[in-house]
Amino acid sequence: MRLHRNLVFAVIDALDLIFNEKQYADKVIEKVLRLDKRWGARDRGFIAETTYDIVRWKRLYTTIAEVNEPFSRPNLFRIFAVWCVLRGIRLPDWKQLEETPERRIKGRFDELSKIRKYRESIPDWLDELGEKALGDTLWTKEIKALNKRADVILRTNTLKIDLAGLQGVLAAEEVETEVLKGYPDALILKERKNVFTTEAFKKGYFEVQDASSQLVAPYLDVQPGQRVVDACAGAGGKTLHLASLMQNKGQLIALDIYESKLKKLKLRARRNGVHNVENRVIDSNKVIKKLHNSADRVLLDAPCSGLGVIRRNPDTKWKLEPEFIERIKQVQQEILQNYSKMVKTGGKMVYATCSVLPEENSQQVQTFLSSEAGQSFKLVKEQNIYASEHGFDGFYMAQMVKN
Ligand SMILES: C[S@@+](CC[C@H](N)C(=O)[O-])C[C@H]1O[C@@H](n2cnc3c(N)ncnc32)[C@H](O)[C@@H]1O
Repeated sequence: MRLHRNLVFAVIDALDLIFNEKQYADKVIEKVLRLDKRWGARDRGFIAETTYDIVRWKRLYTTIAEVNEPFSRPNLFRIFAVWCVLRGIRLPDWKQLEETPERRIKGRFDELSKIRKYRESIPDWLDELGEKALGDTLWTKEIKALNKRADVILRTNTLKIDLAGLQGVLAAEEVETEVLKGYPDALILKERKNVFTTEAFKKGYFEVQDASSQLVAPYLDVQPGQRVVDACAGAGGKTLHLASLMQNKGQLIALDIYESKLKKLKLRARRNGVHNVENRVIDSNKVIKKLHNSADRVLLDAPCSGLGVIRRNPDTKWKLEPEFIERIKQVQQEILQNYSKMVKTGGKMVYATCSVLPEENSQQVQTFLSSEAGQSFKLVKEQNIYASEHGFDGFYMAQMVKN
C-alpha cells in the first residue's frame, strides 16, 4: 500500500480531535471526510478505517510508541507509524516518520500481546469488570470478538420490497450482498461500501442495522393491529422494524426523552413508508401514565454501557467510565419499574440492551421481577447474544408477559 500524504494528514487531524479534544469518532470522521470533495471511495475508506483502527488499538499502540496524552502532532505520527509497521506497510521517507524503530515496535508488540488488557487495548478497570462479570474464558473470547471490525448489515424494509428483490436492486447498483442464515431480513455486504448514496436507500428499501439488533423486534412478537409502545425509540432503528412486522397496521407509539432523536425517526419513517408511528416526547411522567395498562406490547430498548457495540464505536472503550455504568443501571431499573405499567394484562414486554454485562441484563430483569412492580410479570424467555458466538454485536433480550 502506498501512503498518500494528504490522506495521512487527515487521519492525524481526526486523531487529534478524537484523542485530544475528546470528540466522538463517528462525528469527527464525518467532518473530516467533508474536507475534500475530490477524495474518492478508496481515499475515504482509508481515512475512516485507519482512524477507527487506531482508536480501537489506542492503548496498545500508544504503549508501543511510548507516548502520553495529550498527544503532540509528532507523537500522533509516532502512533501512526506503529499502525504502519504492525500492518506491514512500507514507511515513506517523510520527515515525520524518520527514525521509526521498526524492530523495537515488533518486539514490543510480541511482549504486550501476552497481556490481555494490552492485546485487546482496554482500560484496566474494564478488563477487571469484564472478567468478573463473564469469567476469564468467556471475557477473553468476547473482548477479542468485540474488537473485530463490524460488517455492514442491511435490514430489508419488507413494507416496500422482499429480500431477493432488494438483493437484485442492489446488485444493479454494484452492491453485492449475501443472505444471512437465521436472520430473515438481513443482507451482508460482500465488500464495504457507502450504501447511503444508493437509489435503493433513498427509496427506503433498507436500513443499515446490525444482525443482532435485528433479533430484538421479532422477540416482542408483535401482530398487525396491536397497540405497541417503543419506549426508548431513539432515532427508531427498532421502531421501523416493528412497523414492518406490524405491516403498517395498528398503533405504534415511539417514545424518547430526546425530541431531536424522534425528529430523525420521523424522517426515516417517511422514507420507509411507515404510516402507523406516532412520536411522543417523554417530558413528564404524564406521558407514561396516559398509557398505563393500554399496550399489547412494550419494547424497552434501554440506554446502556454500549459494551456490545464497541466494534462500531471503538471510542466507547475510552469514553466509558465505571461511574456511568452505575448511573445507567439505575436508569434501566427505573425504566423497567415505571414503563412496565404501560403493558396491559396478557400483554408482553421485551427488555433489551446492547451490553454483555449481566448487571445491566439478566440481573436487572431479576431485580424487576422480584420487586412489587414486577409481581404480575413472568419471564418467558431471555437470550444473551455474544459477539464471540454469533459474530455480530453483543446484545441481551428478555421477554416477559403480564398475567
Ligand atoms: C439503546 S438507545 C435506543 C436505540 C433505538 N431503540 C434504536 O433501535 O435505534 C436508548 C434510548 O433510550 C433513550 N433514553 C434514555 N433515557 C431514557 C428514559 N428515561 N426514558 C426513555 N428513553 C430514554 C435514549 O435517548 C436513547 O435514544
